[in-house]
Amino acid sequence: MKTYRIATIPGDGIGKEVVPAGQEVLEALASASSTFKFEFENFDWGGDYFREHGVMMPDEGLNAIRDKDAILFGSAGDPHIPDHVTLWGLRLKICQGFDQYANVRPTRILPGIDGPLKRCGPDDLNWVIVRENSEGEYSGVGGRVHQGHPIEAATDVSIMTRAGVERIMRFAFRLARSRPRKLLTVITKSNAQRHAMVMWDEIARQISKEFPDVTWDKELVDASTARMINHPASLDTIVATNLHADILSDLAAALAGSLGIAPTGNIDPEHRYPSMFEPIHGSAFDIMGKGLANPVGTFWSVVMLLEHLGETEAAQHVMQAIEKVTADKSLHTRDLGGKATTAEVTKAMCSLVAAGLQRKAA
Ligand SMILES: NC(=O)c1ccc[n+]([C@@H]2O[C@H](COP(=O)([O-])OP(=O)(O)OC[C@H]3O[C@@H](n4cnc5c(N)ncnc54)[C@H](O)[C@@H]3O)[C@@H](O)[C@H]2O)c1
Ligand SMILES: O=C(O)C[C@@H](O)C(=O)O
Ligand SMILES: [K+]
Ligand SMILES: [Mn+2]
Repeated sequence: MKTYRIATIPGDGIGKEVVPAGQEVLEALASASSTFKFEFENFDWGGDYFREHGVMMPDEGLNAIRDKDAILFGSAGDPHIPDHVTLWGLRLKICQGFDQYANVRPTRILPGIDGPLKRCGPDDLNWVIVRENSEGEYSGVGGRVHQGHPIEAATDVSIMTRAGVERIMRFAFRLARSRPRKLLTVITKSNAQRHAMVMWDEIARQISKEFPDVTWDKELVDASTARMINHPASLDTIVATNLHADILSDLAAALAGSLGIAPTGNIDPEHRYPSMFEPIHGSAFDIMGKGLANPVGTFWSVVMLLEHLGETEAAQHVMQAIEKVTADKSLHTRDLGGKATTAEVTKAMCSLVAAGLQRKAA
């Protein structure tokens, strides 16, 4: 029996509701499996930890999770602490500390979900956005001078490195090649940003030569928002910078029905460090503590976690259970127009996951 060591970091807001829900699903899965189990360790990092210790996670915190097989994360963001303090102190500290440079964000319209686009059938929207997750607009380089004076100035410098762009392009082309349509769209803004984004485009062209079987095109980020809405079926795999992909992936999730269903993996493709899985949404201050959070984005992140561990069959089981849950409108949370609570969806999900595996074993 294999044991996977998983760190759970709920963080803040609805992260504290959806991560325990995700853990319950993994436990239901393990209780029905004869080949693997999980050993969870929970870390209480986030806003409450900050109030007590003055930091979102301990300075040496990465060492406590370095040996885990994977991390299940909720959200960093507290209504009483500045957003840049919470984000940099927790999510970015882990993503950048473990060089999880590929952020993978699949989106599709799940069964039973009514997307907002009237001309978009369920098969027309099936995308994976690859977000550069280690540099660019999130390099953290910059500063402020003359603070509080009329001549105050501030900079956030976007840094792109050739190595950083090459590795994310290679990852995106490889992912595109693994999908049936073998289609990649490279998002850019090289008309306005005339240095780094021009290099980004040049490197895309260079790496494309290694993947002659992948069809690729280039789209300016502003135009790509219109294309996502008007011609969703023309897209498949998409690669974009850290900030562009952050924005496009919230749009993608909304077009697929809700921010609450979209998953992500912060992946170290070289497996030097643990990878981290989380829903793409944040702390959702407006609904936290009310049992209204849609846990589906976390369940789908659990699927990505299982895939990363190599538990392909288990991942498929969990995905099938998710599709059964979304197909049943009585299990839709408020963001999907329903009345179900986080706990109700989780309970239904756990019975489906356990039942599915038992049938398989019988
Ligand atoms: N990965 C992360 O840690 C992460 C991601 C996004 C935002 N944040 C942080 O979270 C805080 C709030 O950010 P925001 O309001 O821009 O984005 P958000 O994703 O928290 O919420 C945006 C809207 O979507 C709704 N929503 C999000 N997830 C939902 C779910 N699972 N079920 C139902 N509704 C859901 C919210 O209620 C809200 O109306 C900020 O501090 C931000 O920095 C953190
Ligand atoms: O951009 C971030 O890192 C925070 C959040 O918006 C996310 O998508 O993870
Ligand atoms: K999150
Ligand atoms: Mn985001």
